[in-house]
Amino acid sequence: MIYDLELIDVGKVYDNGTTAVSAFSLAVNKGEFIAFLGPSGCGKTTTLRMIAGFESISSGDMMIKGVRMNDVPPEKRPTATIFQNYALFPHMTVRRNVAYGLEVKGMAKAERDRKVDRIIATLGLEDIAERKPEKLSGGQRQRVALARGLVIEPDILLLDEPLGALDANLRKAIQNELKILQRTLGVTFIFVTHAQSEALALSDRVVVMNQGRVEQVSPPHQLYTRPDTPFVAQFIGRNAIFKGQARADGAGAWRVETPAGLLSGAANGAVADGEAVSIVVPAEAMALHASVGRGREEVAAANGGNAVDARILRADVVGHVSHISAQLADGRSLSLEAHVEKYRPDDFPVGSEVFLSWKPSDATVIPAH
Ligand SMILES: Nc1ncnc2c1ncn2[C@@H]1O[C@H](COP(=O)(O)OP(=O)(O)OP(=O)(O)O)[C@@H](O)[C@H]1O
Repeated sequence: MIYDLELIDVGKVYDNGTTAVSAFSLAVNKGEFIAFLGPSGCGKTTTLRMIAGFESISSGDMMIKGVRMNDVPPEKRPTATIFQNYALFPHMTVRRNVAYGLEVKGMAKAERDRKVDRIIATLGLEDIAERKPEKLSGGQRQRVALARGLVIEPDILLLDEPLGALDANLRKAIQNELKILQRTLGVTFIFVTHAQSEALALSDRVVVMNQGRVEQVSPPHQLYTRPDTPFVAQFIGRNAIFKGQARADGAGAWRVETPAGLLSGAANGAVADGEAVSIVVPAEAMALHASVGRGREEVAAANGGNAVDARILRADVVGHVSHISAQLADGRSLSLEAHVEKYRPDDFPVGSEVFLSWKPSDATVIPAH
C-alpha cells in the first residue's frame, strides 16, 4: 500500500536542544483531510514545516507517495503551503500572485494562463483578478492564497492555521468552502489548527498532539465517543472522568472501582485487570434524574451500576434549552444540556440532590497514564 504521505517515527530537536516532536507516525491516504490539533507549543507547526521541507527532520522518515523526502528541498516536494498571513506579494495583482509559482517553474505562458484561468474560476476570483492584495478583504486574500497553492497542482496541500486571521462568521463560511473545494479536487489536505470545532468539522481524521507526541489519530466522532488517553478525554468535548481500578467483566466490558461506586464501561484497547484506569463518560451520554431515593436502584441495575450522586449548582433556560450544572461528590462540576421538556428547571432546583446514569457501552475505560 502506497500512502500519499507517511511519517515514520519522525522527530525534531531544534538546535537549542528543544525537542519539538517525538516519534510521530502517521499514514495518510490520497484525498484525506487531516487536521493536526493540540495546544500551543505541542509541535503542530513544526511537523507541518518538516513535511513542507522548511525544517529538517532530526530522526525518522518522511515519504510522499512512497518516495523518501527527508533530504529533498521544499521546491522539489509535491507540496504547497498556505500560511496564516497568506504571504501574498503586495506589489503583484491577484492574477500574478497566482501565476507566480508556475512562472518560477518555467512553465510556458499558454499553459500557465490556462491553469491560472481555471483555478481563478474554481475559486470565484474573476472579478478581483486585476486587484492588488491591499484592495482585498480577508476572505478574498484567503481564497487567493488557496488559489496560489492549488495552481501548482500539489499532491498535498499544507495549511497552517489558514482561517486564524478571519472573523468568526467569515471563518465559518470559508470552512464550508474549503471542505467542498477539497472534496471536489480530491487533493490531500493537512491542516494545522488549535480550534477544536474547526478540526472536528472539517477533517476526515484528527491527529491530537500533546507535548510533541501523537495522542490519538481518529475520525472526529471517535474522539468524542472513544478517547484513547486521559489527555484526549480532557481536551476534546465535555467528559466526566472517574479514576479507579479495573475489574474485567468479560466480553470487552469492564467494571471500575471508583470512589463514586462500581461503574461500568467498554474498554478501548488494552486494559489489564487491576490496572489503574479512568472511566470516561461524555456529558451527552449522561441522563439526569431528580430525587435520589426514588428509582435509583432500578436505574443503576439497568445501567450496569452506573449511577452517581450529584447536586444541582445551576439550572438556566435559554430558548428551548436547559443548561444544567451539577456537582459530583468529589467536587467537580459537569454541564449538561437538553431540551427544556426533558430537563424542566422546576424538577431540578438549585441545591437539590440528583443522580446521573449512563449506558455502559457509552463509557470508555482507558489506562490512567
Ligand atoms: N525555531 C525554533 N527553535 C527552537 N524551538 C522552537 C522553534 N520553533 C518552535 N520551537 C519550539 O518547539 C515546540 C513546538 O512548537 P510549534 O510551533 O511546532 O508548536 P505548535 O503546536 O505549532 O504551537 P502554536 O499552536 O502555538 O503555533 C515549542 O516548544 C516551541 O517553543
